[in-house]
Amino acid sequence: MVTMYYDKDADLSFLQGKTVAVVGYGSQGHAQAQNLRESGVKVIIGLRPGKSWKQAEEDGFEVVNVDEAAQRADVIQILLPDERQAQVYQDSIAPYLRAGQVLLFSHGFNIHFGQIVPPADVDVAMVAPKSPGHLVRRVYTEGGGVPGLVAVHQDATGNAKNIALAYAKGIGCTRAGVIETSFREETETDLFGEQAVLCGGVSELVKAGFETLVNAGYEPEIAYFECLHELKLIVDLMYEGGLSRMRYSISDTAEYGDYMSGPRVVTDATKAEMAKILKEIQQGQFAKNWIIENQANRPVFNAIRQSERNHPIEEVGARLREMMSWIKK
Ligand SMILES: NC(=O)C1=CN([C@@H]2O[C@H](COP(=O)(O)OP(=O)(O)OC[C@H]3O[C@@H](n4cnc5c(N)ncnc54)[C@H](OP(=O)(O)O)[C@@H]3O)[C@@H](O)[C@H]2O)C=CC1
Ligand SMILES: CC[C@](O)(C(C)=O)C(=O)O
Repeated sequence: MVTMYYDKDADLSFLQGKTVAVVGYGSQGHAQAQNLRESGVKVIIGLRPGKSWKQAEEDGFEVVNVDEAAQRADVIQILLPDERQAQVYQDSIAPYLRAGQVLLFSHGFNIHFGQIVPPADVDVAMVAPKSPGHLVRRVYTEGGGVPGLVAVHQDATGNAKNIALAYAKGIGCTRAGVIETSFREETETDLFGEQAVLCGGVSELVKAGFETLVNAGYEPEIAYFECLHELKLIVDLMYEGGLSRMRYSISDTAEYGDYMSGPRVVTDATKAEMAKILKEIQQGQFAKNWIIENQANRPVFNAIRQSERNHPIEEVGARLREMMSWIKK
């Protein structure tokens, strides 16, 4: 049984009088920085000149280059793309690290796969929201929070866990529940989840359903509503009350079809493939491929990204969503 941490178990005073540098102001950076600020934490943003810099300034933050952020901060939260972290760390963070500083991550990739090796006299911990960044912010502003994981890789000060929990409270995660884990467990489960289920698995399922209907002569607009748009509404019910809540709301006809046909879609072969994907993650094969792909300037990633953007479901969806003024574009 895991131990869960909630608001009452985390003490924001561990961040009092400290400066937190949020390095990166993208999906997670903007959300974590804004939530922390509203929780009363002093935040500066570390960036290179560019789009995010302008945005962070417009949002009222003091923005400095990463070298300065690393020198001024007590706590450095690295929210750069995983594939860039090692280089920026080496050039602009490592040279300034001093004993007692805290290095934080929201994903364990670089520590677990040995791309970043911090000195022994700094704390190294993780606060990983289990949510896309934009929802980290949205749910917090609605008074809620997204769940999170904390982990301590190095505890030089004896306070690494308290600081990680305080940070998790500052961004709203202890409202929903925080679990203590290891960098290894977070890295492997996160990579598996996004590949096999949340991003890879779901995207392929949605496209396969859409293509099956369209290839059989049905209207693409109907296929879009059926296989993509309604997915959000179905998942909302799962989010609120699990599979049972979803099955309570759908018709008994749908529920019977769910039991009969679902296992024909996700078969033993699919589960065997999932196990293979997990093994490749555990053995570092996926990490190696991703690192090499970036060193080669992403030829495979760019080609697939382009063809995915041109999938017919994207064109139909863009047109249909135009009429739905309540959906944030
Ligand atoms: N996306 C998500 O929801 C989740 C992400 N994570 C983790 O959070 C971390 C951040 O990911 P994410 O928020 O997706 O990242 P994004 O790609 O959304 O944002 C990256 C930010 O880093 C900046 N940046 C990129 N390169 C540099 C550089 N060389 N020097 C300075 N700044 C730079 C970008 O600024 P610019 O505008 O200049 O390019 C941008 O502000 C990763 O470890 C990821 O695994 C964890 C959970 C969920
Ligand atoms: C599901 C993708 C994710 O792991 C996330 C939003 O949690 C990510 O790394 O972006």
